[in-house]
Amino acid sequence: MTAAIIDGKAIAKDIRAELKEEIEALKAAGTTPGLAVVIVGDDQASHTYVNSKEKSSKEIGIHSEVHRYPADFSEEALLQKVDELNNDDRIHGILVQLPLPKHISEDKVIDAIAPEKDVDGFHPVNVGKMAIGKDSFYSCTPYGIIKMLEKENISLEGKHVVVIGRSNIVGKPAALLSLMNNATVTITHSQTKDLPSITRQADVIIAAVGIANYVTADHIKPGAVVIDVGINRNEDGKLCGDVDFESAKEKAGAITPVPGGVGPMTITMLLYNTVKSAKAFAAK
Ligand SMILES: NC(=O)C1=CN([C@@H]2O[C@H](COP(=O)(O)OP(=O)(O)OC[C@H]3O[C@@H](n4cnc5c(N)ncnc54)[C@H](OP(=O)(O)O)[C@@H]3O)[C@@H](O)[C@H]2O)C=CC1
Ligand SMILES: Nc1nc(=O)c2c([nH]1)NC[C@@H]1CN(c3ccc(C(=O)N[C@@H](CCC(=O)O)C(=O)O)cc3)C=[N+]21
Repeated sequence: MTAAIIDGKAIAKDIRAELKEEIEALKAAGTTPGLAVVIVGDDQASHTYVNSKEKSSKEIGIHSEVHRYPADFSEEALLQKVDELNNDDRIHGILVQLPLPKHISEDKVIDAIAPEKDVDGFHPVNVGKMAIGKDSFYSCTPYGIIKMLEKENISLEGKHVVVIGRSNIVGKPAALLSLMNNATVTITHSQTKDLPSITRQADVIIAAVGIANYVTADHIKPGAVVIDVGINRNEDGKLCGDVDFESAKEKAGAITPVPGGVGPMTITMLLYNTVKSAKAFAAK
């Protein structure tokens, strides 16, 4: 069996077209959605993502500003910038690109973002609301996965979802959103014993490990859906996911590629959350 390839890039494009229309309506009613991205330091990959976020925002009519600071920017100055953006009426979404330089506390910075502008969904208030099943800003990568499955008519109801990874930005929220969608959820991580025996029970595997080619055909039940969150570089410097795509696609029922799978959905959900925030502000 050869898996259906889930085209995240195409799904993302469809959602952005829908968003563009919503933005035009919002603008006509006097509100231009605004997104501020803050990046500290010179990590090349982070700059690439941020540029991509800026480009995608502008394409659909979101007011986008990027605040770039050197690696020695102080925590105090960053907190002050966040405060300024919290009080800026043109800005409906604030994203501080992670990771931050070691001398800055990520927790402190995330806590400083006004929850109603936390379009990344990282603030404890938004994470807490998600955990108790309330509407909030959901973390963009897992939310993108849920939207992608919805668009592909893959229901999670009653399915066994096995998440590999338990980070606050991917693994944990992916598990919570799957649960919210009535899946039976197992979370696995670096201390899990005999992990392949668990993933082989999965109807849906969500791999967020950060190790190239970690998930092989041996981890997969025939016909299972495999969602590859990983963004890694292989020995040749080529972008690749956490899943050994070539072997996995012969066993899975459906699979996401890297690039062109989860990544474009992440950026799209950031735009989606920004529009959602602008609508909420406009309604006030
Ligand atoms: N496509 C996208 O939009 C995005 C992609 N990413 C990518 O997704 C991947 C994961 O990111 P992130 O969650 O931030 O990474 P983290 O490093 O924060 O988390 C990795 C998780 O994988 C677990 N893990 C590590 N080694 C193993 C192992 N040998 N077996 C089982 N579990 C293991 C860790 O377990 P433990 O907790 O025990 O240490 C941890 O929970 C990365 O490649 C990242 O680049 C991230 C964000 C967005
Ligand atoms: N505050 C914060 N929020 C984030 O959402 C956040 C972050 N920090 N730090 C880093 C991770 C990583 N991340 C990605 C987003 C898009 C792609 C993406 O679009 N990838 C393309 C390929 C891009 C390329 O060619 O390099 C794809 O998979 O097709 C990847 C990774 C968001 N993150």
